[in-house]
Amino acid sequence: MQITVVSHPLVQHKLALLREEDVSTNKFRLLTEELARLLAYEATRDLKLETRTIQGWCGEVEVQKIKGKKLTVVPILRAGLGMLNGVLDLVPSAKISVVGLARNEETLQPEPYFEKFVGKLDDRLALIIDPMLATGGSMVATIDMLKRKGCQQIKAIVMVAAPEGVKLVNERHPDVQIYAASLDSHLNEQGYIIPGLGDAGDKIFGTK
Ligand SMILES: O=P(O)(O)OC[C@H]1O[C@H](OP(=O)(O)OP(=O)(O)O)[C@H](O)[C@@H]1O
Ligand SMILES: O=c1cc[nH]c(=O)[nH]1
Ligand SMILES: [Mg+2]
Repeated sequence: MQITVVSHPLVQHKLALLREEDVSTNKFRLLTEELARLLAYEATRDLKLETRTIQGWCGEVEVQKIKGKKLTVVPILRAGLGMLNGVLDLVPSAKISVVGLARNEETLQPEPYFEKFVGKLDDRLALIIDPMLATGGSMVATIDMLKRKGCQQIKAIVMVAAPEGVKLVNERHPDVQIYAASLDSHLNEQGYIIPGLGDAGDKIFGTK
C-alpha cells in the first residue's frame, strides 16, 4: 500500500486528543492545524534541493534551497480547509487550488460543486489535503481533476485513512503517495471510518 503512516510521537499524541468524544470545536480545529503541519513536514521530506551561492555575513556561502518552489496546496472543501493554515506555515508561498466536493450520504459518491485551480499545474507538486480518506471517492475525484489539468506530481495528506480508501487510490492512482497519522480499521455501513474521528467537517466548522 502506498501509505506512509507517520509514527512520530507528537503526531500520535495529537491524534489521540482528536479522537476524544467530547473534544470541542476549538480544540479540534487547533489540533487539525497542528497535525497538518507535522504531516506536511513529512510529505515534503523529498522536495528537491539545489545549491546556490549567496552573500553571507562573512562573504560568499553555498546554501541549499528548494528547487523551483512550484507547489500548490489543494484543500478539499470543506474539511480540508481546516488543515490549510498548518500546511501554509511550512510552505508560505505555495499557491492554493480549491476543490469543492460533498459526499452524498446515501450513495457515498462525491458530488462536485466547486473548482478553482492555479496555473502551470504541469510544473507543480500538488499537495491534496483532507482530514478523512474513507471510501476514497473524494480523493480519487480530486486526483482525476488535477491530472486532467496536466498535474503530474501529486501527494495526499490525510489525518485518518480507511483501508478501503487507500486501496481505491492505490488502484486508480498508484503514483500518488498518501501520508496519514493513522490507517484505521474499516468503514461502517454509513461509510464512516472506524474508529475514525466522526464527521471531521462538522467538527471543524461546528455544524450539527
Ligand atoms: O473518502 P470519501 O468516502 O469520499 O469520504 C471522505 C470525504 O468526506 C468528507 O467530506 P464531506 O463530503 O462530508 O464534506 P465536508 O468536508 O463539507 O464535511 C471528508 O472531508 C472527505 O472529503
Ligand atoms: O469517517 C468519516 C468519513 C467521511 N467523512 C468524515 O468526515 N468522516
Ligand atoms: Mg468533502
